[in-house]
Amino acid sequence: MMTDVVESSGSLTRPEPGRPGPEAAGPVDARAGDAKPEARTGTAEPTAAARIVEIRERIDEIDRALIELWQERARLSQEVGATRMASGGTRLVLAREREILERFRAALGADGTQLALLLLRAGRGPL
Ligand SMILES: O=C(O)C(=O)C[C@]1(C(=O)O)C=C[C@@H](O)C=C1
Repeated sequence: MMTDVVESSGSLTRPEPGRPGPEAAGPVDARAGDAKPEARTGTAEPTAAARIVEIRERIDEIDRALIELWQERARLSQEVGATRMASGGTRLVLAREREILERFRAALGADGTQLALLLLRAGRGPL
């Protein structure tokens, strides 16, 4: 499942809410105690392992940017809703939501629709 975290040992871990996960131990690759060299990257081949580490740096940058953009979008969406309601308007504009859903579906397919539904909910709350 998408929300499961598969550790290199193969065990599934999901920290309880409010409790720090394994990343709280510090920078991932600086963590002591990993018995095998392939424990972090999933391969023992040094060239492949180095490339994986490099690619992961960019993946982590992208994830940070996505999180920031997600949060900014939610704030802006809340501001639009509050502005509209304070002026006597509606909480939602469904035609606009349909436009956004179609944009994400056209670009990303069915997963895009699901993503757009989550984005909209993050801003205006559940329907
Ligand atoms: O664009 C608006 O009018 C908004 O209120 C923002 C937003 C959105 O998150 O994109 C949220 C609720 C509306 O029903 C439509 C769109």
